[in-house]
Amino acid sequence: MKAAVAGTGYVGLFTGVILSELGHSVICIDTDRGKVALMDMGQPPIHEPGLAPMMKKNLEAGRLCFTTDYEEGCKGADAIFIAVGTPEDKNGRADLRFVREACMSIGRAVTSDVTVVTKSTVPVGTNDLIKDWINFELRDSSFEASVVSNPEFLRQGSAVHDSLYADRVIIGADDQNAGDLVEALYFPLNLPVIRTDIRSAEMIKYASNAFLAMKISFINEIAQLSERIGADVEEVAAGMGKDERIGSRFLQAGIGYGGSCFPKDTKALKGMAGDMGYSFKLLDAVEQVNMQQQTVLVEKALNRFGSVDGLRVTVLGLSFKPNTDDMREAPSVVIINQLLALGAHVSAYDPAAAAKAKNILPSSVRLVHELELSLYNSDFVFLVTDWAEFKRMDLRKVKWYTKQGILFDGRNIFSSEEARQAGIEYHSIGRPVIYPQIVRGQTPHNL
Ligand SMILES: NC(=O)c1ccc[n+]([C@@H]2O[C@H](COP(=O)([O-])OP(=O)(O)OC[C@H]3O[C@@H](n4cnc5c(N)ncnc54)[C@H](O)[C@@H]3O)[C@@H](O)[C@H]2O)c1
Ligand SMILES: O=c1ccn([C@@H]2O[C@H](COP(=O)(O)OP(=O)(O)O[C@H]3O[C@H](CO)[C@@H](O)[C@H](O)[C@H]3O)[C@@H](O)[C@H]2O)c(=O)[nH]1
Repeated sequence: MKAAVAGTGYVGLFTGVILSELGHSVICIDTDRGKVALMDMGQPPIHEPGLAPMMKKNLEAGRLCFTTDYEEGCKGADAIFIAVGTPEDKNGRADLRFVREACMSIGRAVTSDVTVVTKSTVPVGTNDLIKDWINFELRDSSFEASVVSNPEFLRQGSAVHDSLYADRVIIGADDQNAGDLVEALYFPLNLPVIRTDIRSAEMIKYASNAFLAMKISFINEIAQLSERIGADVEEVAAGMGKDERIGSRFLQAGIGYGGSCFPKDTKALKGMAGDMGYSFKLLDAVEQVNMQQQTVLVEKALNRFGSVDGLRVTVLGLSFKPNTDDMREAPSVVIINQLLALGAHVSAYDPAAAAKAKNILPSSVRLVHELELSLYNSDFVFLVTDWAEFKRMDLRKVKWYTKQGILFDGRNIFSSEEARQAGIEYHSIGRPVIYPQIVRGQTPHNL
C-alpha cells in the first residue's frame, strides 16, 4: 500500500520507517527543509538506537522518501498519517496549530477521497475537527475525508522495539472501511489490534500516559515515606511488582518523570476534564509529587553540606531518559538551575545530549565530553539520567576522581552493596544512605 506521513518527529519518522520496513511505499512530509534534506541523505535528525540502519535500508530500497511538498506526498496515498507535534499551549492545553495546518495542507493537496490517520496525541473530540478542517479545504465537494484515530505508544530510546512489538494497536474509527485499511497496513506485524470508536481511542492514549505517570508518582511517594520510616523502596517495588495486578514496570523511584509526553499529556487531560466541569483530583497530586521529586537531590545535598555555594558539582546525564538526546522537560534542567541559583559550579556529562543541552542550559554550565573528566575534582556528583554507561561505571571512580567520593543517585542505578564495596558515600532515593565507614563517635556530617 502507499502511505504518506505528515510530520517527521519521533512518531512520524518511526511510522514512516516501520511502514516501509513492512513493505509499504511511504513518503514523509515535513515543513522543516533542513530536516528533510538531512533525512534524504539517510541521516535521522534524532538519536534513537536502531533507527539509522532501518531508515537507510528502506531509503535505498526505494520504499521510503521525504519531501516538503504536500501535493507530492499525498498523491495516490491510500492513507495519510498525521504525526505533527501537539505541544502544551500557555494554558496547559494541547496546541493544535500544527495539526490544523497539516489538515489544511492535506485538504488542498488531495485529488480524491482520503483516509487520514491521526497518530498525534490529540484531545478527545479533535478528530471531528480534523475531518472538518480537511473537508473545508477539499477542492472538490464530492471528495470525502474519513478519519481514524491511531494513537502511538512508543517510548523514546526503545522506539524500534516498541514499534515492532507493541502491546497493542488501537484503531478508533467510525467508518469500518477506513479502520480496515489501517488494520491492513499493520497486518504484517501480527500485533493485537483493538478496534473502537474514535473518542475512546483518543482517550485511551491520554488515560494510558496519565496512568503511567501516576504509577511513577505513587512509587516516588512510597520512596519519600520509605526514607523516613527506614524501608528500602527498591525492595518494596520488587515485592509489589510481583503481584500481577500491579506489575513491576514503571515502579522505578527517582527524580520524577520528564519528556515530551507525560508532563504535557497529564496537563492536557486535566484541562479536558476542567472543560467538562470535572476536577481530576488525582492528576493534581501526580503533578505536585513530580514537581517535588525534581527537588529531592538538591534538598539532599543541602542537608548534607548545609550550603552548596561555591561547591563544584558533577551532573551525570542530561536527557530526560537514556538512549535519547531529547531534552524536552528533562529534570536535569530544573536541577541544574536550582544548583546554579544556590551558587554551585556545575559540570555535566551526557553520552548523547550535550549538543542539544548546550542550547538550553545557561552558558555557565561546563559541558564535558568524557565521564572521568567530568568527575575530576568535584565536591559531589548528581546522577540524573540512568544511561547504561553510568550503570557500567566502576563506582570507585567516584572515590578516585572526586574530592570526597560522594554520589547522589537520582535513579537508584546502583545497589547499596555496590556502593558499600566501592567505599563511597551514597545517597539515593527511598533507601538508607550508605557511608564509607562509620567510626564510633562520628556523625555522618563530620565524617
Ligand atoms: N515523542 C514521543 O515519544 C511520542 C510518543 C507517542 C506520541 N507522541 C505524540 O506524537 C506527536 C508528535 O510528537 P513528536 O515528539 O514526534 O513531535 P516532534 O515535535 O518531535 O516533531 C513534529 C514534526 O512535525 C513537523 N511539522 C510541524 N508542522 C508541520 C506541518 N504542518 N506539516 C508537516 N510537518 C510539520 C515538525 O517540523 C517536526 O519535524 C505529538 O502529538 C506527541 O504527543 C509522541
Ligand atoms: O519507572 C519509571 C519509568 C519512567 N520514569 C521516567 O518517566 C519519564 C518517561 O519515561 P518513558 O515512559 O520510558 O519515556 P517516553 O518516551 O516519555 O514514553 C512515554 O510517553 C510516550 C509519549 O506519549 C508514550 O508513547 C509512551 O508509551 C510513554 O511510556 C522519564 O523521565 C523516565 O525517567 C520513571 O521515573 N520511573
